[in-house]
Amino acid sequence: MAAGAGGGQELKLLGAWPSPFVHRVRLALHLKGITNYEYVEEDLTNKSDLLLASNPVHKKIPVLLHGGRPVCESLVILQYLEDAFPEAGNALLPADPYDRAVARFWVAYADDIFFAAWIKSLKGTTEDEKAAGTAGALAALQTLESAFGECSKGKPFFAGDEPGYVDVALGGYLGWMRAYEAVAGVNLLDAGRTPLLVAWAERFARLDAAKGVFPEVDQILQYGKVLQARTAASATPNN
Ligand SMILES: N[C@@H](CCC(=O)N[C@@H](CS)C(=O)NCC(=O)O)C(=O)O
Repeated sequence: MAAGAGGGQELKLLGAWPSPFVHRVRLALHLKGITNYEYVEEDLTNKSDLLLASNPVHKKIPVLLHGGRPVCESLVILQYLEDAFPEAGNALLPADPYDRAVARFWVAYADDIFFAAWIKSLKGTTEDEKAAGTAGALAALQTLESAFGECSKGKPFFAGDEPGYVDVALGGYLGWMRAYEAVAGVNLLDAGRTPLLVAWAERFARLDAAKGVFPEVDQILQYGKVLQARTAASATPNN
């Protein structure tokens, strides 16, 4: 199958521009050279019938519809793209089963440990909880710094010469990481603590596949304010 052909079946991505999970999927599609997909922007305050029917369990984006059949959850979509389009672009997952297991381990770590802590630093209900979240996120990134050293073996990406599964999964967070750094006064990636990841992030953001995927920092910051206002309004009694 030719890269970009979409397997002869229509590819449609239900997304929302600020979502780091959608960024992951778009990065993976672009890295694989699959460009002829339809992108449908969802209004998450008024979800479409197609989204609700496609992801009735979580009702979340991203959803990739391939020939009308929905695939949900960003990491499941990344792995589906590997299986459904084996000849398109670069493989995201390594061929060796052990190396695949290692890549999956670090992606799980990025979500379960780094992202979970980072979210607490943003959404914690007390200052202590927020501070613990920030500390946890910074510690997790130092662990990922060591992982980068081991996985990349001196090459530019976690996966080696070309970006792979860990690069895309962690790279999807870069837009929000930059926005967070701009307002929180904390460098998540820092030349002193995580020099390898700082260089990796710059390299990753310069990839052709990343062009047009990450919104501007200002756009994310404006959106963050809208989210904060929405959360505050829903927490106010009789509102
Ligand atoms: N684990 C999911 C997370 C997806 C997710 O949290 N999507 C958010 C946008 S960033 C969403 O659709 N939120 C809508 C809602 O919760 O109602 C994935 O990796 O795809």
